[in-house]
Amino acid sequence: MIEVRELTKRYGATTAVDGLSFTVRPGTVTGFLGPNGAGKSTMMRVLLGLDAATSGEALVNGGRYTELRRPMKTVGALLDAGAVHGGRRAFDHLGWMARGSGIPVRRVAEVLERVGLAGVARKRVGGFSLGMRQRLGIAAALLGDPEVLVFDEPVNGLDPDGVRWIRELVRALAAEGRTVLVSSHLMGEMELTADRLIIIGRGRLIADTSVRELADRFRRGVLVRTPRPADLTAVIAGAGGGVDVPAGGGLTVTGLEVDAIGDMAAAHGIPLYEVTPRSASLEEAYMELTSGDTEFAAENGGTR
Ligand SMILES: Nc1ncnc2c1ncn2[C@@H]1O[C@H](COP(=O)(O)OP(=O)(O)OP(=O)(O)O)[C@@H](O)[C@H]1O
Repeated sequence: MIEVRELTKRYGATTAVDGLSFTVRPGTVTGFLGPNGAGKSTMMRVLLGLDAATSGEALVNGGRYTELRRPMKTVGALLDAGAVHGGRRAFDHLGWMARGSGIPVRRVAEVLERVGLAGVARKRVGGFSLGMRQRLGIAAALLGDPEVLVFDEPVNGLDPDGVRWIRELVRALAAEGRTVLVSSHLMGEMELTADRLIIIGRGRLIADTSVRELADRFRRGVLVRTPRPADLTAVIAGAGGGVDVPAGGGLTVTGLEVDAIGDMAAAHGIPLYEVTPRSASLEEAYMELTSGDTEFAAENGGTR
């Protein structure tokens, strides 16, 4: 479990994290989303004891990172995959980390196997592709078999195979009952990976929601197709619903749920060929939520 409580982090005049509070629970993948400069990396650095909070706190399994007795066995993190000495071999790099943390060296072979690097365990890291470095960073995070995992932008720069691999891995880690927090500035990726979303902008919480609730919140009515649109429009209007005629055909009903529309049509003997709830895409929802919170917003001719 990760608990962030009233966390604020200032760098001089810049407030990177501003009174942020949320909880990340085990058994789910939680996406940590926000535009560039929103404060995601800063929160993660404070959580991992790499930076001190100005006020408030970020706890892993109830304690501050710096107070954890066996940090690598409690929380594993992927922050910067480039940070490995290129002359080192993959196995030796992880072996060195394991020994420094009282983790049996046999664990190294296990994690290399899990991330698909067993075949290059004796190769120097300098020759690794970005995707391989990313896998090595994840192997390091998994070394202590931690309950909590924190990945900062793990899919950045990866090809589609690498992206899919990361997605499946984080889902598997959550299914094992671990707490998994994954940051990204791309909603498209989180939509496929996360169960819950923490969305921040300018260091503040914008939304703490399930992916499903967010889709519901940005519901755009119900698309209905019927061979008797005029009759259905009259029935819906009589029940206080709104009806629009969208460009693609059919009717868009607002103010009434799918079940109510179906029941009313049945009661009046009006056949329905389609009844589909419509949502804005999560990407649109995310853009709407974070507009005004981007650090380097493009000039848009004053539409806001
Ligand atoms: N060490 C630092 N010194 C001064 N300002 C910093 C420092 N680290 C971060 N900041 C500032 O704090 C704000 C939040 O940055 P942070 O890197 O946490 O955002 P982020 O959400 O991770 O963004 P990105 O997606 O671009 O990585 C930014 O305005 C950034 O310029």
